[in-house]
Amino acid sequence: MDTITLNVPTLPCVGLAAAAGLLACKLIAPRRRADETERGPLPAWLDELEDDESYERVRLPEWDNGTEWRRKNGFKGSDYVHDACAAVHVPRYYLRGVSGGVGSKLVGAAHFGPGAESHRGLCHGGTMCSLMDDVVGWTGFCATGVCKPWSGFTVQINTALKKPVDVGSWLRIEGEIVKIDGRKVSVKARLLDVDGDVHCEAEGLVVLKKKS
Ligand SMILES: CCCCCCCCCCCCCC(=O)SCCNC(=O)CCNC(=O)[C@H](O)C(C)(C)COP(=O)(O)OP(=O)(O)OC[C@H]1O[C@@H](n2cnc3c(N)ncnc32)[C@H](O)[C@@H]1OP(=O)(O)O
Repeated sequence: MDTITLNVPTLPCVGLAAAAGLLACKLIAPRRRADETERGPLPAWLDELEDDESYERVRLPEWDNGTEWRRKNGFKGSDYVHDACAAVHVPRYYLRGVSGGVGSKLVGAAHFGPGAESHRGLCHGGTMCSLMDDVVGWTGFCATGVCKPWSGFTVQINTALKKPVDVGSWLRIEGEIVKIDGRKVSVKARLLDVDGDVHCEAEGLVVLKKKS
């Protein structure tokens, strides 16, 4: 009968080698922008928005500060759209707030990862609907011209799917306030590619919270 000998003294060596390997990866791998992932580089036009003084990047601790911060602050999971591992992922939004109200506009990039797949390399329509929900909501939260997170609720998202999205695509997502009636903020949104082809459009409604 064969015997298996466990060479105990080698175990710490294996651990050390693994740790050294990980460290080497961190040191040797080319430095990447903080929010760049295995999805590849962010689209270049996002840099143009970064440089455009009429747009301001929307930053939130619940998007930027990771799991531990979220747990400590009442969140129970990962953000459905803004988490780096989301099937369809928005790494950034930029707000053109003007002076608030109609014309306020949110622009971002959306990546459709392998987890968004439906039929053979094409994305599930629900991923486009989810994006429309997200951009409608966040545009509504910007009704005053500055982003006030969680200041209302998305109550309607009427989405028209116009063109399939390939798995692996980076698309541009836009939301714009078209009407404000009391607490009701109407938003038009669309998802388009670099050629300007529209993949989906939506009309949405956000109801702002009652003032307490
Ligand atoms: C201390 C408390 C803290 C709370 C913390 C929460 C913070 C976190 C926030 C989290 C954010 C999460 C982010 C997310 O996005 S969450 C995304 C998912 N969305 C939801 O879960 C929303 C669920 N809906 C609701 O909770 C209530 O309906 C809300 C609170 C939104 C309104 O109920 P409220 O009692 O306040 O208002 P109201 O009923 O008097 O309606 C007001 C006006 O709106 C009109 N209307 C309403 N619905 C619809 C509709 N579907 N279509 C067309 N119109 C609609 C309505 O006719 C009326 O119009 P008018 O008659 O005035 O002309």
